[in-house]
Amino acid sequence: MAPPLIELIRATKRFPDGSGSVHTAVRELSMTVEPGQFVAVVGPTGCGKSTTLSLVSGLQPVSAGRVRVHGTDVKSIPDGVGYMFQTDAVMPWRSVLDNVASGPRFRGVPKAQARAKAVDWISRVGLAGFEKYYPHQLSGGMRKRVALAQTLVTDPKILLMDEPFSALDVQTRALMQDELLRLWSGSASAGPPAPPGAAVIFVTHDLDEAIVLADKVVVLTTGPATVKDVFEIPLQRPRKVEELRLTEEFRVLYSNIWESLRGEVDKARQKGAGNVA
Ligand SMILES: Nc1ncnc2c1ncn2[C@@H]1O[C@H](COP(=O)(O)OP(=O)(O)OP(=O)(O)O)[C@@H](O)[C@H]1O
Repeated sequence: MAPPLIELIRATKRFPDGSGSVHTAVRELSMTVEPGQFVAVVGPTGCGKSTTLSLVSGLQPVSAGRVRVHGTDVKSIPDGVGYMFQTDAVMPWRSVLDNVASGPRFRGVPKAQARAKAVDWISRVGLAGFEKYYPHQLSGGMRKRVALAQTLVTDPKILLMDEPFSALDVQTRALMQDELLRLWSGSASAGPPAPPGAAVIFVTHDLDEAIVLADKVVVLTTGPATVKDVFEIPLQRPRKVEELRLTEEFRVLYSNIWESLRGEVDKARQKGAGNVA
């Protein structure tokens, strides 16, 4: 049987804490992601979610255990990985077109071809006509669309997303969740259909967001992070996030997963680590 696309096997990450001892951020965390699977990771504030992503992206080496991508131990940034973070990597001095074309250009794609790909993706994210605009001329939601195009234009096989929509207002956020699902499933209306199925790890504080997007929700413990529970999300696709939130199926899933998460959130609060939305 083929190995999972992404596999963390008792992965542990320790950091020097500045006073000569070590801080364990992630402890013996095991999880898998299959090709094309959308996995959401939730857990209390500061528990180690971003650190877990950084182990998969190769930005941080594991201290113990293993992280494998495509069946190979991660030693540097694996091929075919796209990122999207809370603060987007949109360059303010570049137009929308140049921002989106920069990824392919960086990877050596000739200028005309990179621009053609960028134009296609700008259209897919609903920004046709805004190619010459600069980021400061766009709304927060539009800039997020640019960031999405910037990430997807490189055809990633793995998408690592760290609270990408958390800075948006509630309505724009719901729109972007729908947009992400539409693009991820390859059902964008403009251009030829994208091949469906980048594997996604989506870190969020927001359980509601995790359920509407994911095939599987992984609940992490309060730090050091390890897997507390894994919930399959058997909701049909395609999904319309606003409609889904009103269904009984959603409500039952929410209540079951919250039951698991709540204990960890309470522990984090007792430690004074803040709260979870
Ligand atoms: N490079 C680093 N050096 C030292 N400690 C770090 C480093 N990166 C993270 N940590 C610590 O590891 C723990 C987990 O941090 P991490 O950012 O992974 O949590 P998180 O769950 O993503 O947080 P949040 O919910 O606030 O986004 C924290 O205590 C943090 O201070």
